[in-house]
Amino acid sequence: MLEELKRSVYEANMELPRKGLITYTWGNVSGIDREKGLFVIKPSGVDYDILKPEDMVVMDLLGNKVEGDLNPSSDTATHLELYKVFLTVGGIVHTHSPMATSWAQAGRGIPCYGTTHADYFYGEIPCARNLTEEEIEEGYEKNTGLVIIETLQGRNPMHVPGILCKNHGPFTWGTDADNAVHNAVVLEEIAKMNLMTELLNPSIIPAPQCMQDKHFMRKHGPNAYYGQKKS
Ligand SMILES: O=C(CO)[C@@H](O)[C@H](O)COP(=O)(O)O
Repeated sequence: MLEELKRSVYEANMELPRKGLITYTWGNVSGIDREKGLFVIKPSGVDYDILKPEDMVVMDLLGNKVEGDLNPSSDTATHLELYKVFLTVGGIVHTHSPMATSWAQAGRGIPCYGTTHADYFYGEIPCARNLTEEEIEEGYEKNTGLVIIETLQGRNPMHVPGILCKNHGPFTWGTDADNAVHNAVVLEEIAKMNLMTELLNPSIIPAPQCMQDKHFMRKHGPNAYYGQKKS
């Protein structure tokens, strides 16, 4: 089972350069086996051109390295905080994909302007605030995870499977590592479309709520509202 997870997380990591979401060593993908209480993550600083399945690092939910010769990703503490709270999440991705990272650097959330967005993300894809100096001092990666959780407070993470971290970049998640990468690709496409949409129509407003509801509910069921059930 663990070998299967290492292989699937390795394959998911290799999708990032294939889909143009990262350059060099940027970004990372992890996947969790909740029965074992272990998650697998990309090693830190390893170029995807030379990454191998056996390079994957196995971590426990206390943040200890259980298996692997290399250091885990520098973002491991962020993945860990999210796994501890987002209990339905099976995989997490961080990238520096250019368009989503540009929205993150601009400190803007990504509004829902169309059905492409609404099929995967219910409502705005938020931009999490900057960390304070104290939070950075205390632990940048851990507090990045806590600020992501704070920003999504009250929303089902599987209804908004991604977020932007201001002046940093996007994090996405999903049912497993492969699904998390899928959501990272969709997020980058939406970021690209929205930039063009705002250029073509600077006074654009979000798509009608009834359209957003229809498109999201048709894939995610009738109760996929912001934390409350529609009567
Ligand atoms: O966001 C950052 C650096 O700004 C990191 O995500 C790096 O892009 C990848 O770090 P490793 O996973 O290789 O430690």
